[in-house]
Amino acid sequence: MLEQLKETVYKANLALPKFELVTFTWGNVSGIDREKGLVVIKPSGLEYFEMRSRDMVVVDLDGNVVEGDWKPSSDTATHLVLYKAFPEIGGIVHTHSTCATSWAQAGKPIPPYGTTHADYFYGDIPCTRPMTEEEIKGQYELETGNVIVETFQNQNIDPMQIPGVLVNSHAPFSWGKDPQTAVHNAVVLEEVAKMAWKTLSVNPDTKPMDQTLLDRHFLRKHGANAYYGQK
Ligand SMILES: O=C(CO)[C@@H](O)[C@@H](O)COP(=O)(O)O
Repeated sequence: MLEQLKETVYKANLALPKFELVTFTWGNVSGIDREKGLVVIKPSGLEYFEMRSRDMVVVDLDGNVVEGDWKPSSDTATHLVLYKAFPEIGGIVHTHSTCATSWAQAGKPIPPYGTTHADYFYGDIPCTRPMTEEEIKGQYELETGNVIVETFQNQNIDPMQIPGVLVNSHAPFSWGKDPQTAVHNAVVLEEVAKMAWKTLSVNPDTKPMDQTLLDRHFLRKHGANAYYGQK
């Protein structure tokens, strides 16, 4: 069952240490089979280089383990909320990559300062509001998903135009049409977080980039008139 997706999710998880997005086991990747309504996710706490594709855990959209010998990632509930709220996404990544996590800990969205950002994120990468005492004491991971969805709804953000978020006092989540794209976006998120930080240290008064330049760069790679990757 789901052997191909397990292999894909396994390889996407191995890409996290490869791209230096994780320390120890501080991150996870999942992928969804929407027809079957099943999600494949990294087991909790397992070392990347000790696991095999058969160790990936299969859960249903209610979080019940359908297949697998290990406990699913402790972030599973967050992944499930995002899959339910954002129907176009096929893969999700959570890391504690240093620069993106630093913005999350500071509670600050990352403004678009240049075309590297604009090639992937069509505006600010938002940071969620701080969670309430009740949310933290309750089902924290479920509420983390809810607060991400709330942020996108309140700010009227299309998750396919901003494929990532900073969770206040926690760390980033990113996503994409499949697990590999979600990893790609996690790498870019970390890079733009690093660049934004260094930009502000060079000039603390730097303003977000011109909207026309943002439009030009994002829209030539994404949307109906995109020409990147076309014949
Ligand atoms: O966010 C956190 C901890 O703050 C978790 O993502 C991280 O420790 C990884 O947990 P799992 O090993 O996936 O259960």
